[in-house]
Amino acid sequence: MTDCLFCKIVAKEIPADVVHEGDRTLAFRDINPQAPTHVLVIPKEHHPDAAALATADDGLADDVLKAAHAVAVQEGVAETGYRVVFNTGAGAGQTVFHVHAHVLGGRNLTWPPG
Ligand SMILES: CCNS(=O)(=O)OC[C@H]1O[C@@H](n2cnc3c(N)ncnc32)[C@H](O)[C@@H]1O
Repeated sequence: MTDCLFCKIVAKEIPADVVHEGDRTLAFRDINPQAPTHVLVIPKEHHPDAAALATADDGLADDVLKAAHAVAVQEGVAETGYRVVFNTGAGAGQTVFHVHAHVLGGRNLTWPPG
């Protein structure tokens, strides 16, 4: 997707602080962190949102979730607790329409998220 911000990061046209990479996933720090750990995990392949990812029937959603956990372990928040969030649609606050899992941790996370 040529005008997609996250596709540009995958293509290394835009820099990012990459913390994890798999064959089909990439994880990089959020530029506006909402917690001590705030990492975005994306499939390298463009899918607009979690709904589209769920219908990509080649195990890609599983790869993203596994990468999210690997990031949590790497960040040292797997034991203390972390949150995985897919904001899906503008009404849920999605602003970048290349599906991404927010991995948040490193502080007490309140509920409901608002
Ligand atoms: C409001 C939530 N909207 S969102 O759920 O769509 O999340 C998009 C996230 O991408 C992050 N972001 C935007 N541009 C970049 C970038 N170049 N590198 C890293 N993270 C980015 C935003 O800070 C935001 O948390």
